[in-house]
Amino acid sequence: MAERDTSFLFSGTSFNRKKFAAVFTRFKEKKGNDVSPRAEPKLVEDATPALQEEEGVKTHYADKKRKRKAVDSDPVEGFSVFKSSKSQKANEDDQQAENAIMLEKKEYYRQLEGDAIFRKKHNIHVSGSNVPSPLRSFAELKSRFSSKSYILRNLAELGFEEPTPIQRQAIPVLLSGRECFACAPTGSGKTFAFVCPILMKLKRASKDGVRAVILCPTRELAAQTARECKKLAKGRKFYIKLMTKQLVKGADFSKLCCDILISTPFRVQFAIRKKKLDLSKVEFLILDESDKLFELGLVKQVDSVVKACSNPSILRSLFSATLPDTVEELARTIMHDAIRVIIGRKNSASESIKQKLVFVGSEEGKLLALHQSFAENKERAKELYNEVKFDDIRAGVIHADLSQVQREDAVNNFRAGKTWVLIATDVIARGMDFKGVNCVVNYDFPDSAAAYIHRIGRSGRAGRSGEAVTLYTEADVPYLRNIANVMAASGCEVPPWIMSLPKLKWKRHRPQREAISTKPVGEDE
Ligand SMILES: Nc1ncnc2c1ncn2[C@@H]1O[C@H](COP(=O)(O)OP(=O)(O)OP(=O)(O)O)[C@@H](O)[C@H]1O
Repeated sequence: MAERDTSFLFSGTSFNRKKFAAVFTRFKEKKGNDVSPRAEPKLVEDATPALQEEEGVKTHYADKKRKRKAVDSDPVEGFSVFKSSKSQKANEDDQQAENAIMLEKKEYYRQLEGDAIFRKKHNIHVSGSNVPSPLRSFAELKSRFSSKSYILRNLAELGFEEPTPIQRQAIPVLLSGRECFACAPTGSGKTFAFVCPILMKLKRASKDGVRAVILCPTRELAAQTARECKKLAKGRKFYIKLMTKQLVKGADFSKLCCDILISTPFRVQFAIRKKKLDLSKVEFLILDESDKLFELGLVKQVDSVVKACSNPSILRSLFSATLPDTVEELARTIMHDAIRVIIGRKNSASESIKQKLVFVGSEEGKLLALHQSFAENKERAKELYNEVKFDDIRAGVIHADLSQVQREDAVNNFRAGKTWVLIATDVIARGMDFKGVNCVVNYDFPDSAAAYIHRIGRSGRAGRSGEAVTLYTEADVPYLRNIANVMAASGCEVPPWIMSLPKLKWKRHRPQREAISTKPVGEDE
């Protein structure tokens, strides 16, 4: 494939490359990494100017023609035979050059059309200028972008046969040096959609400061992302660092060399302020779960990280399953000519999750069979845990009041199958990839549609099916419609009476809830 880089321009013609060296080099694709015949980053970037230049090329030849005509019209005795053959040759060359341009133009539009059909098939929606072609297969990482073999080997070892839709589009976007807003359903492979191009662009380990930063809203997600990075980098000596509490406490970061630094914004901000962390050489900044990072409480920390990443050629990108317009507007102020990639419908739940609403009347009705259960806050998570821990259910609990070690244990035990039910607050609602979760119970009604989408997204990942049960009480009824809209948009059945409830402008829905307890009121421990 790589061989076809520009040769389609000349197929079927005997173009005099020597004579038209200037024209040839102009249309010959600048050899970058991407050498596929499709509307690749380089090719697209080059193709458009080439098309724009077409007029210029024509004018240039028209000028030459005019000059030749003027010379030809000078009647010089004895030169007529030579003169006429020269002018005919020049005309032929002009014609060949024009044919080459036409061929390139045709090929360019053919590629655009092919890309559009392919995107439609995979539910990929893009906006922005010169959007690179989506990946048809992982093999294109090598044929189009000259990836090193270890990437393909590791992808194969992970058992990935095909790129997911977000990977198909976001990887070429980042590899072509463009910034990206990406919104794709939970569990759809967004992590590798940014890790893969970063590793490919960084090429090899270097001692030149910090080169890429990935920000995640929680420590658990940062730890998981670091693990995923290492899986894809296996076999290479990349220096991938998770900013842990110990690390941030101990080190002086002024000399830190690290290919990819993964952290919560708080820890990076702390390291910048107190530990002389220098981010001026960062080439990639990824904001994962970006809408969460732009929420009050985190946005200031994110802002100071963004400022510290002062390299003018930095590429910043945002990834999330929910990307509200307000976040996009805010982010656009710091991004340059970003490409927007949406998979399916923006802000929608994964279609592989069967979603149900269950009316439980009051708080008392809620203690049901649970799998992974989200409670509204840490107090309620503790209460719920206390209720189920003595039953035969092997339950774990995770919330912000636990120490880091306890939080890690809760996650690890759940991953290892030592606990079967994890009672959690929203602290693990985003990004966490527990492969075995087949059901999420919203024990407490989520406080926003985005929270709902992320919570239920802990099941039904990577194309597996999942189930989500949302318990609601009388107090939650006014907010049902917002969740019902998400359900209906992903093809789940919703009772008509819920769809006819008035739409509420949803702020935060946190009703006063009774304590979770089956003990009769007044009974002490
Ligand atoms: N190309 C692929 N083929 C098969 N599985 C994949 C592929 N890419 C990623 N996965 C797997 O899909 C699962 C979900 O991926 P990931 O955690 O990146 O999802 P996500 O889109 O970031 O979800 P969330 O929005 O919840 O953070 C992971 O277990 C990952 O290993």
